[in-house]
Amino acid sequence: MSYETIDRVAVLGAGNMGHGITEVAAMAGYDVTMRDIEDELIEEGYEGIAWSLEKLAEKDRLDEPAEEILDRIDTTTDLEAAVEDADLVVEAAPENLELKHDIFSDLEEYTDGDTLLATNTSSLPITDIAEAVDTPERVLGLHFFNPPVKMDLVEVIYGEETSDEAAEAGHEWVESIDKTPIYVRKDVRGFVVNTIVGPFGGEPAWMVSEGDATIRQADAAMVHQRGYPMGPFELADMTGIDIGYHVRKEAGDDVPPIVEEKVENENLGRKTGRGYYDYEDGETSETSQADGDGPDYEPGDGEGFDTLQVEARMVNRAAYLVGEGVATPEAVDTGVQLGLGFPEGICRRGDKLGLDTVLEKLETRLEETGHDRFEPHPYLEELVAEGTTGEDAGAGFYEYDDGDGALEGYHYLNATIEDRVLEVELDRPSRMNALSADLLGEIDDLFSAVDTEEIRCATIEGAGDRAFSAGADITGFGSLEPTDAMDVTPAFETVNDFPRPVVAKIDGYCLGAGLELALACDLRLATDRSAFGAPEIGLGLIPSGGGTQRLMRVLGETRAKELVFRGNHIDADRAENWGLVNRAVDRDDFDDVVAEFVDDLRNGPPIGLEVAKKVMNEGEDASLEAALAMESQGFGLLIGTDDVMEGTMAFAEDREPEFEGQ
Ligand SMILES: C/C=C/C(=O)SCCNC(=O)CCNC(=O)[C@H](O)C(C)(C)COP(=O)(O)OP(=O)(O)OC[C@H]1O[C@@H](n2cnc3c(N)ncnc32)[C@H](O)[C@@H]1OP(=O)(O)O
Repeated sequence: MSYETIDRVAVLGAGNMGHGITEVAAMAGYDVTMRDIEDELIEEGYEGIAWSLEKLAEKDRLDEPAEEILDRIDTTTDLEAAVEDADLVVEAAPENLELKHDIFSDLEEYTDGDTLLATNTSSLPITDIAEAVDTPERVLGLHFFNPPVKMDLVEVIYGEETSDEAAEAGHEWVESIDKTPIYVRKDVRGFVVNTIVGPFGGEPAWMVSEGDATIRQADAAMVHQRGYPMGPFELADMTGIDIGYHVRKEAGDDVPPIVEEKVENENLGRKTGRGYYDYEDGETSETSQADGDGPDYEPGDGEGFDTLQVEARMVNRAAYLVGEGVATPEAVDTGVQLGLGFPEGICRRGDKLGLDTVLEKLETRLEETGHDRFEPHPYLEELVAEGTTGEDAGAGFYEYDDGDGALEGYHYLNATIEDRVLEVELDRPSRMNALSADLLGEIDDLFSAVDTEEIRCATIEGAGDRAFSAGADITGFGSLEPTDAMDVTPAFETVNDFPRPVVAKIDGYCLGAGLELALACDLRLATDRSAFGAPEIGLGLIPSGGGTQRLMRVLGETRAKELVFRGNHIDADRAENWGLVNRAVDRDDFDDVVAEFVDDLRNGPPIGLEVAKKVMNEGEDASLEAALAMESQGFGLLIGTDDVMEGTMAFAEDREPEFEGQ
């Protein structure tokens, strides 16, 4: 069966997920019909969309007026009318199998066989839902995360009968609405993301129940030592302790005593005003961290907590997903980063910890407790037995670059060479391409190892459509030792000293360490919507990737101090006016302007450009006399090159020179 191009979408359900999916589909240009069973529910959902679009418009995040997006949305309570012309139906009704069966058997009747049928279920098997139709091959899971307008991830899930054509059409559609799909190739409980989050919350709950940790200790350690966006108990309070409890019960898993106790006493988290922490009026206060006002752990509270025990269990779950063919390591890692805000992928984390260390932890705890939650998955055992124990061994879940200059093996950036230009993309769009220690390390490795003979210049840009880079990754700051913090500059120096010209392509935020990276580049081109700043002072910090010094040199004291002392943002026009960027151009013209610059650099004399860069960079810190001597030496060195011969001959023959770099 083939699925025609998807034009019309029907979303069944106007609740949080239903109206959120409707909104993102309409924002991407689709005509959408949102259906629910009562007018009142539809009105609430529609108002939710209008409110959210207004907020996005206020933040300048819409490409067109909100009214035009709303015009693409129809609403109805009539199921047949909603779906009869739809090319894709996304069901987002309450999580009740009987109800979903009723809906899907109606869909069988009201749609033709070419309509793709998706369910947004997070907890029911796709295979079971598809039993209600005669054509289960066209039924798949499209699992969005809450709220869909903010969360980039969508799990594309195969039921047992789902055809590749249906899954691929779903995957393609998700990409078309500017979300990131990951394939979940088997219909396993929890799919990918909830499979991993289970031990993130569950293991600390066991550890507290067994007297091995305290709640604050676990939350503080996971947040401040390991960089997770929230502590496991803080997260459970936010989502509702009963939710995790029911998931475990339904799966037939043991429930940690502390969870049982909370549910028995109806202390379910924020919504009841009391959970693992106490909340004022059921809401934690952002300003007060005192007792009674929500999570009140401090960075130092995490001392002595065994984060490896928690992470080893998550890595074991990842081994299950990969080993059973449910998902690739890349899909698992994308899933946890975009779906849970994890600072890095869990497969990647396992490879860094060492899979032998992970296995040893599981085996030791299994022996000590006899609890099957520590049972290592055979795939993990296999990887260790084969010696593929992670990054240090050159392979684990992933293969690692052996440092020979290849462009493969990076996790936080993408690098390609196109027509003699090294194109580098910082690839952490969900974190605004914030520069983590890992990403900085990869920039350093790439620019140190790449074969410069193959390239004439390099460009650096940010993935996604919001930022070049919003600075150093703040989430890791809590656990930084002063010595680590002083180690951020090597990547910037490597870029600064790179023997080829480097161009920063800036579209969006360029802040903090992101600005410092741009300053380490030779040329900076920006779109007119970009914003620049050194906001470190607002965190009580100063720039430490060369910002204070390079800003002084590029802008002069007056302007540099304004940026560093005030920590404010300046727009692209001002940045151009101040000489912080070479050009600030309309977004529609950006690619053309970049191409003009890159063409000049690509076709210029490689040795001449290298010498010019070196003399100009080094001369800046020397006395004028020494700098002039350096310049003369450079000139003398170049005069004997074939490129100079070619340049002068091309001039005489009135043609474009073809420099070979000889
Ligand atoms: C030596 C060098 C030191 C430094 O560089 S210190 C860091 C300097 N940089 C900053 O202080 C900028 C921090 N970021 C921001 O101020 C804001 O963001 C923006 C103004 C750039 C954008 O604001 P909005 O449009 O409201 O987006 P959003 O919800 O704040 O950000 C989207 C996601 O990106 C994550 N994020 C943004 N910047 C960073 C960062 N620097 N480190 C880590 N994460 C960052 C957020 O947390 C969030 O993530 P979620 O969706 O999971 O909540």
